[in-house]
Amino acid sequence: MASKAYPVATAAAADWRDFLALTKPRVLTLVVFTGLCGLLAAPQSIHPVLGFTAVLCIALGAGAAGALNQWYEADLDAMMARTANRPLPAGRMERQSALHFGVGLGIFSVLLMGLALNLLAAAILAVSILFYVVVYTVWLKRRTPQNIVIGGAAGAFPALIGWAAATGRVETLPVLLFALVFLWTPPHFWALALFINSDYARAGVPMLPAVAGQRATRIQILLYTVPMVAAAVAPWAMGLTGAIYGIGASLLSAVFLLLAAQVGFSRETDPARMKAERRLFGFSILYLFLIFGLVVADKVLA
Ligand code: HEM
Ligand SMILES: CC(C)=CCC/C(C)=C/CC/C(C)=C/COP(=O)(O)OP(=O)(O)O
Repeated sequence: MASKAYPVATAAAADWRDFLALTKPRVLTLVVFTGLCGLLAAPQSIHPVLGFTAVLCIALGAGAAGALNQWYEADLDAMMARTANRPLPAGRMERQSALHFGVGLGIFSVLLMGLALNLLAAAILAVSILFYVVVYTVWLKRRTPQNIVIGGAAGAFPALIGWAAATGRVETLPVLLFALVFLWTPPHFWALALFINSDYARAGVPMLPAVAGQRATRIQILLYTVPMVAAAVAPWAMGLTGAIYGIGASLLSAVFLLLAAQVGFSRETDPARMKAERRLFGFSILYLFLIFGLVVADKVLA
């Protein structure tokens, strides 16, 4: 279990902003968006109230996972400038509160999904929360640079959950969307890790740049981008989506590949190296928003 090498919460009670911060709200926007798009892309439409409930459950479940992640690794967060001001390492909240909040929210989200939508969606939601907390945070993050490759699967589940909430089934298109987010995660994160490498290294987290070096990381980024692009165009190639998605996804993927190649082939001494890494990280987020938006646009407009 994480040690307590950070200020323990004092008299000042945490307020709602601290509980919100525990859910990692900015990352949550994309997690929830992919879940919403999975739901809207499904062939069966459901009542808007049920649809809203499903997306709410994904948001609450992912927020719970974020809270439990912060409960477990407050010691790590205290060592990194980017995370030191989170409620636990900053001493604004007691660990117990974060634990109770995370467990309560997680159980509530899965129960509500099971009762209001269906058991399949609830089961996948439960698996993704456990995957992020147990497989990624507790087991892999501090042990192997493959942490985000395997553990990152947690963030790929929401599209499947959205689809399953609407249909009660798992089908080829959401599985391809799962594969897309799964393969997108390494380039997304390693691009960032390249320019904040020292932060993770200081905290002793074995992220790929610190373990295998910058050059190997750049090559890995490129190696994951190629199958990611294949997963992005596969729905079109397999006739599961139309030309709106196909053309849009191909163009966006070409840009992603170009930016990944810039990173992949840049040299340590290249002064534009960091700029390329930042650009790839920023674009990775826009890319996923747009690709998922296209899946829905394709269904609505075609
Ligand atoms: C294990 C896999 C992942 C790791 C280690 C990771 C790590 C990070 C880190 C460290 C940041 C920097 C900013 C911050 O702390 O908020 C970030 C930003 C972000 N990530 Fe990821 N990420 C992963 C997977 C994902 C997934 C699956 C999604 C959504 C589908 C996602 C969406 C985002 C978004 C939207 C941002 C920008 C947040 C902002 O504007 O501050 N990430 N990610
Ligand atoms: C539906 C459901 C339960 C989804 C949960 C998946 C989820 C929250 C994915 C986002 C992944 C993420 C924020 C990784 C941050 O890694 P980190 O924790 O190593 O980042 P840090 O260094 O900022 O703490």
